[in-house]
Amino acid sequence: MKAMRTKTPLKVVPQVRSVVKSRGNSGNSLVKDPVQVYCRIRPPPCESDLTCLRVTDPHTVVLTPPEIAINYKITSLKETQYIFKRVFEESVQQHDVYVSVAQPLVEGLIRGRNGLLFTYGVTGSGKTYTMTGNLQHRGIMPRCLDALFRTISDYQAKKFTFKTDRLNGFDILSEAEALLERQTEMNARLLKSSRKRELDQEVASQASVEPSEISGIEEDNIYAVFINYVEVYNNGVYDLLEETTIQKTLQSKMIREDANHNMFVHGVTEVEVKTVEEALELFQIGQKRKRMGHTILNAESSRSHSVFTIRLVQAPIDMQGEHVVQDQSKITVSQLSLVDLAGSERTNRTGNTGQRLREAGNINNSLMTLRTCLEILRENQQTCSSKKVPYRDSKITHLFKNYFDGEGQVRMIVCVNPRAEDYDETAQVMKFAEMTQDVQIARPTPMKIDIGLTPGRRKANQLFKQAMTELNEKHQHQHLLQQQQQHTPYIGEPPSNTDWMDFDLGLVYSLEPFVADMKLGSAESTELVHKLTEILELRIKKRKVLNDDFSGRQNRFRMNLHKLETENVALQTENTSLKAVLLQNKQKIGAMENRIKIYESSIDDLNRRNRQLEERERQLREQLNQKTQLISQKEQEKERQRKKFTSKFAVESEKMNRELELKLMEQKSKLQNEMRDKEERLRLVSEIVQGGTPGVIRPRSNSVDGEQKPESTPNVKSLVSAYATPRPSRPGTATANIRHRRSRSTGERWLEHRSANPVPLGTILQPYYINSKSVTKLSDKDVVNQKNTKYCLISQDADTEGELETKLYKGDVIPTSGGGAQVVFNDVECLKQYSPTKTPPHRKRSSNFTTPSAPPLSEIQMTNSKCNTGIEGHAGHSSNKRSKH
Ligand SMILES: Nc1ncnc2c1ncn2[C@@H]1O[C@H](COP(=O)(O)OP(=O)(O)OP(=O)(O)O)[C@@H](O)[C@H]1O
Repeated sequence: MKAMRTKTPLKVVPQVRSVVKSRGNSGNSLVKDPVQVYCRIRPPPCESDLTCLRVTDPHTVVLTPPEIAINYKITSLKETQYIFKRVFEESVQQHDVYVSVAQPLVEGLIRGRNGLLFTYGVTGSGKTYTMTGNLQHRGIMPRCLDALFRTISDYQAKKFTFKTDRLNGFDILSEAEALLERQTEMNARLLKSSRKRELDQEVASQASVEPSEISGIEEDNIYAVFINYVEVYNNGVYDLLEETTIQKTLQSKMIREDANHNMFVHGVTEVEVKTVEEALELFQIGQKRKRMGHTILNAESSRSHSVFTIRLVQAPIDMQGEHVVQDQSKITVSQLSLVDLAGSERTNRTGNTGQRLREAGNINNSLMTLRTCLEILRENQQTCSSKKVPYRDSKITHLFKNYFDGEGQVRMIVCVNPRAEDYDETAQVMKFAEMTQDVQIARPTPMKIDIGLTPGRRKANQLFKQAMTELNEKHQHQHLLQQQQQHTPYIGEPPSNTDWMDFDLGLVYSLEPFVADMKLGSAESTELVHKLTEILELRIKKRKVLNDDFSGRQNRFRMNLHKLETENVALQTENTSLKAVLLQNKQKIGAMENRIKIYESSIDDLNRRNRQLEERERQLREQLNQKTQLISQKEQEKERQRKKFTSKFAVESEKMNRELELKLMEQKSKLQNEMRDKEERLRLVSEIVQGGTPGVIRPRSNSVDGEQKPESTPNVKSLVSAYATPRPSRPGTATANIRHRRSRSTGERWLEHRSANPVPLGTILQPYYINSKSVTKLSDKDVVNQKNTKYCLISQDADTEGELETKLYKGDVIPTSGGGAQVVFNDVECLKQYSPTKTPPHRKRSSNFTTPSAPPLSEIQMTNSKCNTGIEGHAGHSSNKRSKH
């Protein structure tokens, strides 16, 4: 025999496989552990089989090439020694393998760490036996499940507390949602009950494994277990738990990365299991669905990798230690993947052809990819290079990428068939296994969920419940004793119970602050429960007192309430009637408002009409005023015309009268003169006849028949002459007393002769005399009074145009030789007023005796007439005092 090789070539492996600091391609400084590789040697299939390996110690195995090996003659090194974490000989039982390899992974799973365990080896080397086992010898997987459920049994959540989402995460369901899910599940189970019976037989035996419990679990958490089971080919992943029909065959699933960079099979069926039996039942279902190919090597040999994943979901319980905290961020999910890799035999040994040959080739390819990935990873870690690791070249490496790149515990069991026929493949497997344990995996961070709640909540809750149970039992017991003593049915109060009592975990903590460290069932906990019971009993008594007080208060309150209710009913009745009245009033108000609106609209109409009428009235008034003004103007015009014509008529009639009078006087005078002449002649004739001489013809006297007749009208001729200059006396006219001399010292004195009712002139221009006497009726005394030297006759008449005309006839009073007096007019002053509304006529006021030429005849006649009027006033008074004009 040649010298034994002590070390696998091509690598520099650190002798001490302890924790090292990573300097791998990830570049982080996390603590890393090597992949732990175990070697399990199965018993030879036949006792007569030649073997090619032997175990030298619990960590070392020596591989000796048999003569039938391919390279036997050319290989110089005949024996190869391989060192592993542990080498399990043929005699090692399943339980030992589980305890050494898988139990730490389960502990990690419970503490929130991910784990990967895969079996690797040639077909028939015992991979499935190690991983699954058989009815008599349970493998790692059922033992893991058993240990897990035994550990979490006291902390398991009710089913459907958690629900998977499609992104490799979990949601916390509310109580109502969980209840609904449970009912649905129960119905589904009834349907599957027949199929279940078939499986029960197989599962029952597998489930009954040796008890193994894991300590150190987080007791204030709630746990739930989900499993999924997939079959992985080189180019596809198939869900073995997915419901299928004849029409619907299995479809390859996608591999995705979740938020925590864990790879997962998207859409895989994840089933929550509460017991080992449920989990194994699902496993069996998956096994039946697994496509099996028959090879000449092993009828049960598969050409695919089986991945059974246990996912543990845990979340902290609330302050009362009863329910899960409804906060998704507090959920911790960890998983343990148990992988039964396909056999690593060469294709020529399988004897497959066609499709099966291609499948076998693919399987080898995927194992080759796994091998390549691990080699590059090791090289990167050892040489600090950064070669790309081809995880994606096969589904199996892609699925476990994060285990090698990220955090987790990775373990591998190399299963070896010691027979000499398998030497070449076994040698390859051993090389790969040895190389694998050089790969470093980052150590998972210990999971510690701390949400700030007091530790030991679950225990405190249980202790409190226990105390309440004891208390209830005590009360029940007392109640029964009381009944027995009285021999009568108990009629009084029912035994008090603690249903009303809330969980007062504060009370538990106050009695025992370190309840988390206390072991339930110990003497310490019993003492604590006893104390709790006493305190709760005191509480019950106090509650009874308070309840009595409360009942009294309640009765008083009820009475008051009744009273108030009665008053309330009365008030409500009154309120109802008032509401009815109010409604009526509102209706009335509404009707009145409508009427007001109608009236207002009619008022608006009337106002509008009123304004129209006022406008019409105003227009009519304006028209009336205009017409009144026109009428007034016309009446004024008419009055003015009437006055004008009246005055004209008066003037004309006066004028005619004057003319007639003048003619009459002329005729009369003419006749008188003729009569005088005839008389004179007659007298002369008579004198002649009587012999005398004819006398001198005397000036003719104004008196007729010796009777002095007042001359009613002045002689026109004398008047005419009076307008000119003082004329010399003529026969028949009064002769001025030439000897009369008016005293100059006395000055002028005016005799003003005006009518009794003069028309007021209303002007500021008034005749004014310094020394005057005003008379309305002229007497002889006034005329002959020598003091009066001036005479002024004031007359008012309408002119031809109807205007008032005031004339002042002025003259000198001259005594006559006969003792009388005569007035010689020498001035006429004429005052006229004109209406401003008329066209101002030519105003003329003569203040002087302007022209020596004679005035018009009519005017002279008027003056004469006026003078006669004045003279006629005194002519009849005395014959001695005659005035001549
Ligand atoms: N350690 C062992 N003790 C007893 N029997 C074993 C042991 N290992 C394997 N066997 C038996 O060997 C046979 C083949 O084992 P197994 O099916 O586990 O091999 P395998 O590697 O899974 O093959 P394949 O790759 O085809 O699945 C089984 O009948 C099994 O009972």
